[in-house]
Amino acid sequence: MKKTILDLNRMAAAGERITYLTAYDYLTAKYQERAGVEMILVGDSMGMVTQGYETTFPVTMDDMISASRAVRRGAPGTFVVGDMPYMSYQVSDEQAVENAGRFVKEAGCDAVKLEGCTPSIVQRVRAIAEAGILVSGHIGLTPQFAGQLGGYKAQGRTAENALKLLDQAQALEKAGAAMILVEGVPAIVGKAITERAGIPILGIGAGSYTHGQLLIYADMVGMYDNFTPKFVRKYADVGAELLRGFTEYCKDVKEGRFPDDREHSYKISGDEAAKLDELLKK
Ligand SMILES: Nc1nc(=O)c2c([nH]1)NC[C@@H]1CN(c3ccc(C(=O)N[C@@H](CCC(=O)O)C(=O)O)cc3)CN21
Ligand SMILES: CC(C)C(=O)C(=O)O
Ligand SMILES: [Mg+2]
Repeated sequence: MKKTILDLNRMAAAGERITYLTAYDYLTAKYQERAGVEMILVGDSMGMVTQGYETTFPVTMDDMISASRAVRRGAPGTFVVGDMPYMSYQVSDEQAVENAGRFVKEAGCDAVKLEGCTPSIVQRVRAIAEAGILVSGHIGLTPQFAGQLGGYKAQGRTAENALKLLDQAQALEKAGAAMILVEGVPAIVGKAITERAGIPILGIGAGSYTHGQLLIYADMVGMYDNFTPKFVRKYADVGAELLRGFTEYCKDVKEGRFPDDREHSYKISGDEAAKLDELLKK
């Protein structure tokens, strides 16, 4: 059965923790759905994780749509959130609604996510929700505001700043957000936001009290190693396995052990082989 917002609301209300990971491709999404992951974020972190950029800024709507379609094909029963990339919603309500619509119409996403809580962002959330699309807010460490934040720094570490985040969560909920992602804040701030919310609060680096937990999949399986945020726990060493497999392949090819003539080569029947031998002699 396909997961809907009703399932997420029910889990949050029942205190049943929601599992959430990023994916950017068909195969990864397929393994995640098999594992029982309930939500997938097609994150603009794709720019850093699969495209090799240093920030999320270069990611385009077309990049996001292509990745979201692949994820949807891999995980048809999972709640898929499309992450609105830099400058796909900042300009106007019209731009935001059109691009949110592309995630639903062209990629089959269940919801879209946008960063921040300035007055214009609150207005974008309202506009997208009024168009009938589920919207996730995203507050705290918001990578598309990295310039203003002075880098990828944890937020809400003073009482005043924490209070500001509480106000932001309430403003987004009031504007019609269906859920909020809270990133990079102290656990007590994640807790306070969650306790005051009437919608699911998902956290990444926001402590253990949020309704759900998100990680960047390539971090938690040990593939992305340019940096590792404090909030990542490593559940597998896929990077080491890839390196082992690729290295052995190179060695086998160089030393003539792959392919072998039996298991990995096509055959021709004895008759045909004899005929071919004759023909090759001419
Ligand atoms: N691979 C990857 N993992 C992520 O979690 C992630 C991305 N990419 N790209 C988009 C954003 C950027 N994020 C980041 C990036 C770096 C830190 C980091 O290095 N934090 C340090 C310092 C924190 C501080 O100064 O407050 C840490 O020790 O956690 C945290 C989150 C989270 N997102
Ligand atoms: C870092 C997470 C929260 C995100 O927005 C992404 O993966 O793009
Ligand atoms: Mg993002």
